[in-house]
Amino acid sequence: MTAPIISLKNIDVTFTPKGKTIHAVQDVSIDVQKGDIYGIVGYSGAGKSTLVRTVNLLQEPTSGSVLVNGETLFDKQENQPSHKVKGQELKEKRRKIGMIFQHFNLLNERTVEENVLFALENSKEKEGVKKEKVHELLELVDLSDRANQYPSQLSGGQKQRVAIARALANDPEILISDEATSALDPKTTRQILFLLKKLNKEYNLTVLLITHEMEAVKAIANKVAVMQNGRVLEKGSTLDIFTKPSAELTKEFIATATNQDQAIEAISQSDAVSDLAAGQLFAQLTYSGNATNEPLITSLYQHFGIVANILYGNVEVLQETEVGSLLVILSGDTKNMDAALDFLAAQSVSVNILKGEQA
Ligand SMILES: Nc1ncnc2c1ncn2[C@@H]1O[C@H](COP(=O)(O)OP(=O)(O)OP(=O)(O)O)[C@@H](O)[C@H]1O
Repeated sequence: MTAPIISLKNIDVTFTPKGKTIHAVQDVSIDVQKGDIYGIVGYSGAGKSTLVRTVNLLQEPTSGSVLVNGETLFDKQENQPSHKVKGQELKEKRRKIGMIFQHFNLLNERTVEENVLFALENSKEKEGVKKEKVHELLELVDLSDRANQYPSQLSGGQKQRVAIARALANDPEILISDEATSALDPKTTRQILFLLKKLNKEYNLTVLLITHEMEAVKAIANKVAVMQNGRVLEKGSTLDIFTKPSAELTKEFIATATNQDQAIEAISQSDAVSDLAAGQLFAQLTYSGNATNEPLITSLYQHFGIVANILYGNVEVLQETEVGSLLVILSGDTKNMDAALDFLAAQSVSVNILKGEQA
């Protein structure tokens, strides 16, 4: 594997407002490969923004190291001299890391074109070349016809597209998206996410996607880290995390993103689940790839005498792989239940028992 484009190692960020200590980020290590769309998901206050702001040193870590493109921007370890890129060098590095935010941060008194041009104010290029570049960027985000309008004349999605054009003005290799879709409606959110995906695909742009919505991660990210109280609870490929989540918080995020929580709640109240007999299990089976419902269910009966009554089924496509989820009641030969569950595990089917106990 090639060296990561971003490597955060043992990052700690501690704030001490009025003598109170807040451990905003605690011992977080993350490697991002070039071309990744890396989701960082967590509820408000989890430490996501603080963590990603260390990538371009808008936030200096209390300790740990930050490497971008293999170059150490910051390094501070206990009892060792610290290292930090500063001044003009830091400014130049920052220019290669674009950022977009929830509230767009546009200049309201400037036109769309001027907002994007503003990002090029340090460029030594001639005015004509800069303007040409701005027009290319506006075309890329499909806003050429709005160049002379002001932000107040644009919708939220259009404002975010201006912000994206501005963030790309200095040809960054990395784009940090900090809750960029949180203020947008679902349809506009999808449009912005797919624009990020397009930029990622066509320009190999690496995206750090900070969000409290697993839905956004599911839509475009290939990797994800789940944060809570300043720590990363788990991280991995989106497919692995969705099919084999270990932390309760991750399960909660996934259930919301896939609408499974609603399905589970509704089905939990059905007679079949309310009147679950001894030895029956109400379970969620999740699988990915080639495993399909039918052979799985048939095998359970043929080999173990276990009947799986399907109450709900859903298939999603994640990273071009099918991920299936079934809510079932398993019943039958109780002494074979353990073996049946082992069989499912051997087929890489993850089983989450929602109600009932094994005999
Ligand atoms: N400059 C600061 N001074 C003091 N405390 C801070 C500062 N910045 C962040 N914090 C605290 O650090 C913790 C993590 O905040 P952070 O903004 O990184 O979380 P987040 O996951 O990005 O949430 P949100 O989406 O709400 O911003 C919070 O408790 C926050 O109040």
